[in-house]
Amino acid sequence: MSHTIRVTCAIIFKDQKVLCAQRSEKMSLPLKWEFPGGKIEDGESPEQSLIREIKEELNLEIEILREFQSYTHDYNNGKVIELIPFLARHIGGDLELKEHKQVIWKEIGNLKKLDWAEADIPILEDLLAWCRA
Ligand SMILES: Nc1nc2c([nH]c(=O)n2[C@H]2C[C@H](O)[C@@H](COP(=O)(O)OP(=O)(O)OP(=O)(O)O)O2)c(=O)[nH]1
Repeated sequence: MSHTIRVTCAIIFKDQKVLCAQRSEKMSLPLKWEFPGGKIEDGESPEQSLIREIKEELNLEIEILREFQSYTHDYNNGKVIELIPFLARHIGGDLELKEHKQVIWKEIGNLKKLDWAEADIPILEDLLAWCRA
């Protein structure tokens, strides 16, 4: 039986656009789009983990504004991911790509055009519903 891997991700807004990150060819889920973030390490809170990951991966400092609903996804390859999304705001640092192939700022209405990691789909749906509300 596979254990659940807890992963945080950041929905970072700027000028009505959201930061979307494309995984590199070398990563798992190659070329899929995701909200940047990563695995929670032992002893970390989800928020601490996300702040660390965003600094490590993108050189950005963020402020976390709120948590959204988490979803658990089974990739049927032995990996079960609990994805914990947070709304966040860029407060410092210039964007540097350390791991991803590319990042883009995407309008809300165009988010669904990207080829997202499967675990992100319900989070994307919640985000779109929240933006419409
Ligand atoms: N950061 C992030 N990871 C996601 C998202 N959606 C999704 O399925 N994942 C998966 C990809 C990875 O398997 C895992 C996050 O791991 P990670 O980014 O910290 O590390 P990694 O690529 O080295 O992970 P892995 O190769 O061991 O799978 O969660 C997402 O929106 N953001």
